[in-house]
Amino acid sequence: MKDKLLLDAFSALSLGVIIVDAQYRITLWNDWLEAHTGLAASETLGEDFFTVFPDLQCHRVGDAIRQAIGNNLSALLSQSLHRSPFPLYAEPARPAARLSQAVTIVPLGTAERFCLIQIVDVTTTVRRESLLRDQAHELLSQSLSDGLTGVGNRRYFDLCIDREWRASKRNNKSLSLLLIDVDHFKRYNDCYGHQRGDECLQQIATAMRNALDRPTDMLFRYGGEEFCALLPETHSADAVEIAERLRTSVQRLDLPHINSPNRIVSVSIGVASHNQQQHTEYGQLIQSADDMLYVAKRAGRNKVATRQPQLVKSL
Ligand SMILES: Nc1nc2c(ncn2[C@@H]2O[C@H](COP(=O)(O)OP(=O)(O)OP(=O)(O)O)[C@@H](O)[C@H]2O)c(=O)[nH]1
Repeated sequence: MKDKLLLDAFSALSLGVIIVDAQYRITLWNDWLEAHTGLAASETLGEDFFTVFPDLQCHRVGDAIRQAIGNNLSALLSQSLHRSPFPLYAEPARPAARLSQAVTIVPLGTAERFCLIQIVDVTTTVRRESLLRDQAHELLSQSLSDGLTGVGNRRYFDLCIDREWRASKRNNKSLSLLLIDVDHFKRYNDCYGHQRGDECLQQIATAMRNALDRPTDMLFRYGGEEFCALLPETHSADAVEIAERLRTSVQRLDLPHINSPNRIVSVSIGVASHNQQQHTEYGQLIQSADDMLYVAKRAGRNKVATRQPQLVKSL
């Protein structure tokens, strides 16, 4: 009566239960396994475990079973490393993706050693975790990117400059910053309307992003019609070259701006570089770039300006 009750309980469990003996013969196989492998107990009882599951012979599951029987050791197989060791399906008649599984392997008995294998279906949990991870990733990237242009936003810039500043100090490497401002953009909006102004900012951002070719170089919208580029491990001369590339990428868009002296949309760029001891905090680097942006504007716009050496470049 007690044995019958126990077997009924094994059958009713919503997890897979297998017991193998010291010769690796299957001595218990519950209904849940039949439902998810398509193999009935009558086909597996008394069979060699590794004949039923040949792929598990050289798998962590096989090792764990041998350890349980040979050395009385338990094992919990990590879901992230061994997601679906057993060929288990929601509907074995129409096998699609394997169920995600959490597998526990425990030695049983003393004089005669057995091994209990428990398999829990964690597909829903794994799917939910992956969905939550994707959503968290999406939310994070939304909260760090600018909605209009898709480049990093001001918040992301604040995080990145702090991180890159520390890295440049730690590794004794240079760090350059470009502050980029669209020329006469108020007039552009006044002439073509705010909607066209938005489209213009999008085109400028795309052009400049494409002009940055090092994966570590980053472009941000600093605010309004102002962008900035953070260039790790880049010294002054290279930064000026990159700034020139950004300036010409906008010029090449050839976007008409009839209320600008050049008749096309252009940007002015201030360049500042930190090499070892020049600045004590990154606020000073931003201030230097801003000062140079002012110089570029004063020099007639559509220009790149930097302090070292005194330089204003333009078309
Ligand atoms: N369409 C659009 N315009 C913006 C946006 N953000 C800021 N602006 C406009 O950009 C203009 C910036 O004007 P100013 O700061 O006077 O500078 P400017 O006209 O570009 O002149 P200079 O910088 O001296 O060349 C303002 O008219 C803002 O309204 C935006 O997201 N979309």
